[in-house]
Amino acid sequence: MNRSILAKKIIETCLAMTKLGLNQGTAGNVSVRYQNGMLITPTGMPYELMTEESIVYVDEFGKYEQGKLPSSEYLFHLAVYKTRSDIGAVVHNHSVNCAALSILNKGIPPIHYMIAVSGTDHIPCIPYATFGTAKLAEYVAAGIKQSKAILLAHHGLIAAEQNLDKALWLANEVEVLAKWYLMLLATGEQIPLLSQEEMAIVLEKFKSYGLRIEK
Ligand SMILES: C[C@H](O)[C@@H](O)[C@@H](O)C(=O)COP(=O)(O)O
Ligand SMILES: [Zn+2]
Repeated sequence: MNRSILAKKIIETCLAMTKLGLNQGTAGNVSVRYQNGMLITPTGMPYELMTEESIVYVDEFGKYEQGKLPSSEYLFHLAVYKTRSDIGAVVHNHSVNCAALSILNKGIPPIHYMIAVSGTDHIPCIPYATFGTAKLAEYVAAGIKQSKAILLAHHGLIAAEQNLDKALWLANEVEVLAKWYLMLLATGEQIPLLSQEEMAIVLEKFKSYGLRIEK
């Protein structure tokens, strides 16, 4: 896909994220793998004001176009692409339920088989580090190795997938899972979990589930 189409698709994804209630204000950022680096949203700009020209190209070394400022989180986006060759798009947000769980420093255990959307049997919560730092990118790289969705302590969510549509879908699914988990925690009851064996069955089934439409 050419740059113009991808840039438009990034903005569409940002706006869809807001429409789905997954974000507030200028929080969050979105990127897509492009050439040897990525195209990414600019820093601190409301999604409604973004145009194709606002989207920034950052190369594999973190060097970006003159006159543009990429998301403050470009280091962790880059870290995801470097860590996983199967990933083509990254969505980050501060969705309410994911952020709430991340404040409790809790990942999401296998409360429901849909946890398998992450490609594993739980969604980890990585340690806290200041936004925009190399330390945070380091934690993200370690987390994303295990799971396509990770919570960032005291911060929010990262969802990484083959393309933007899938990454947005994953972010939405994880927000629902986070909501369920918070509701369950609030009951104070012991939460029954699916076994590793049951999760392994679903993970295998997910490999061939649904239409395989590549965009
Ligand atoms: C302070 C920032 O909002 C930070 O939380 C970052 O992670 C974020 O979500 C949005 O930052 P950018 O606008 O720089 O992408
Ligand atoms: Zn953030």
